[in-house]
Amino acid sequence: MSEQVVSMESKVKSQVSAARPAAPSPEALALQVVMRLQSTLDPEQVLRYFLQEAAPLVGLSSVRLQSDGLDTVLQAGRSRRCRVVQRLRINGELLGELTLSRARPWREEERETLDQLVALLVHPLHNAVRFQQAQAAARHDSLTGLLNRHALDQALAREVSLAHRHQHPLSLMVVDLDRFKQINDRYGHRAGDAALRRLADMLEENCRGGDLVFRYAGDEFVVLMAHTRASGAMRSGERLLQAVAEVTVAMGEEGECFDLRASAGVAALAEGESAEDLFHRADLALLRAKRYGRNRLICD
Ligand SMILES: Nc1nc2c(ncn2[C@@H]2O[C@H](COP(=O)(O)OP(=O)(O)OP(=O)(O)O)[C@@H](O)[C@H]2O)c(=O)[nH]1
Repeated sequence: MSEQVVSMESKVKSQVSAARPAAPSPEALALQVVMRLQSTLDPEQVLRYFLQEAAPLVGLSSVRLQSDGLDTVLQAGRSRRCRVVQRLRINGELLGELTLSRARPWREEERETLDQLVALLVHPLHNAVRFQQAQAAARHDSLTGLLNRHALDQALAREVSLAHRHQHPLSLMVVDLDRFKQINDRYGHRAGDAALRRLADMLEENCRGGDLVFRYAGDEFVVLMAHTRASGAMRSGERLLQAVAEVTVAMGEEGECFDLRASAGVAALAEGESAEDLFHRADLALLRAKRYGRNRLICD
């Protein structure tokens, strides 16, 4: 941080004094900017703070970040005509592309000040993007990319509470591959992993926009269906099991194939029921489906 602070040179000083007659020294100002940018680990908030600090110094109207590390493009402020695009790098790694805009064309000395300000932004923004990525990774299953059990616990508690408060229907389906252990034992774990990924894709393709799909554990998956009664959840489950039964996965050098099959249990939220009890009922329905011969769907 001290290098960045020292790098805020006389150009900042003259512009600061023009913009704010009683402004602090450039070093103090740089320190203030860095401390503000470092006070949050939300990338969007970092951009907002940056805009607030840079607006009085260089008339900045907007700042936008496009980064492969983030799901969405982040923006603070309103885009204007005169844009500057900067590729942000940190230790040789590309963090993203920053677009800075304002209404008036940029003069050379203002561009220099802007560059110095952007240099103060890079590290706090990098920390915030990495933190956001770590948080997302903690909520996802690395094999299938689906939300994981930790995310399910949070989503289920939230959806149950919303459904009770607004008296909306809510259904939950637990899906489990049939005789999955045999796939692993016969064709190896790579084939097993491929089968799990295939089922994950099918679950996502099969569900509606508002449904949430999770990998709960091993070969067990959960679909949380807000605003859905048991009848709707059953229709969705039947479609899914039928689609799964049509899948043949080719494996091995001899092109051996195996058929996928799955079983599922469905339960709809009862009045006053807890998240744990709803899950338990759907899980018991799944156990019954297994006991009655697999490749079937049972509603509690
Ligand atoms: N390839 C692979 N296998 C896994 C993974 N996680 C769990 N498993 C395996 O999943 C299998 C689950 O076996 P079981 O619980 O007996 O279930 P099943 O063979 O599908 O039997 P039923 O559900 O009764 O039809 C075990 O062999 C686990 O080792 C994973 O990430 N990848």
